[in-house]
Amino acid sequence: MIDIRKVHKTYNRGKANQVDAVRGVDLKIGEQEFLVIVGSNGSGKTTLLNLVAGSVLPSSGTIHIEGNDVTKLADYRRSEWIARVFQNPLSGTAPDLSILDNFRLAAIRTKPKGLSIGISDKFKKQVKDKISTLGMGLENKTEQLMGTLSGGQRQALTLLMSVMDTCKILLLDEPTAALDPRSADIVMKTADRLIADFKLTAILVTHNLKDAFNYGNRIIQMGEGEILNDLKGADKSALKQSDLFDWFG
Ligand SMILES: Nc1ncnc2c1ncn2[C@@H]1O[C@H](COP(=O)(O)OP(=O)(O)OP(=O)(O)O)[C@@H](O)[C@H]1O
Repeated sequence: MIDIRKVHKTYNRGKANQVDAVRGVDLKIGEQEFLVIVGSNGSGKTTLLNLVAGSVLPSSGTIHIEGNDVTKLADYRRSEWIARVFQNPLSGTAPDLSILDNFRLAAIRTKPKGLSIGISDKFKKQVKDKISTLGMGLENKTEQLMGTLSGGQRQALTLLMSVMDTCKILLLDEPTAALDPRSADIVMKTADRLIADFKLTAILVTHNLKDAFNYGNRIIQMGEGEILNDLKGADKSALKQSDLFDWFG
């Protein structure tokens, strides 16, 4: 699904503040794999996620998605495959539009320019049904402006919107870092359910070792731009929470 080959990313090459953020990473992520990335601050996790998203381009190496060479493709040209949820709940939604209008925009994200989707009763019902699965009582507030909701409510809705369209890859960049524990729990459970329901390939960057332990079917640890540990399937399931803490020992 995603094939990262010998990828390096150097920021500020040749300057005093040069940083080798990602150093020769080789990583193949299979279809429907849910990969969790952990690692200490500055270890290159977000850079690796940005390289997959296309918001950062590699200094060398190649990236393929479903066999297509996307190494030099900008992020907006990868949107047919990729949806992304950021740490900041404000970044995924339009605050001055209603919940319903935000969902309408999400539904036409990758459609040809000029195509419009009116808000039919059928569309409204679809959106309400989806929102009711969150168990946050937001299905009766679809006319409310997105900007008036809490961070947790917005983040949960951002997740739902990200799968309104035909994306295959979901990138989650510390999606719960700014949330209280209850909202964080709802957002992670929603992400997990959507990833399974829509058979998505997913990458989660997190500092929360409990989430890293509970979610995903593969985990890698990054350190100084390299992959230090990589456990899949049964090996990930056999991992104990204390082992994970030991990685950071
Ligand atoms: N745009 C940039 N320009 C210059 N240096 C950068 C840039 N983005 C990241 N870096 C540097 O690259 C290194 C890796 O950063 P990155 O954000 O990928 O790490 P991270 O593991 O996600 O860190 P954190 O856990 O703190 O979010 C760091 O030394 C960082 O300062």
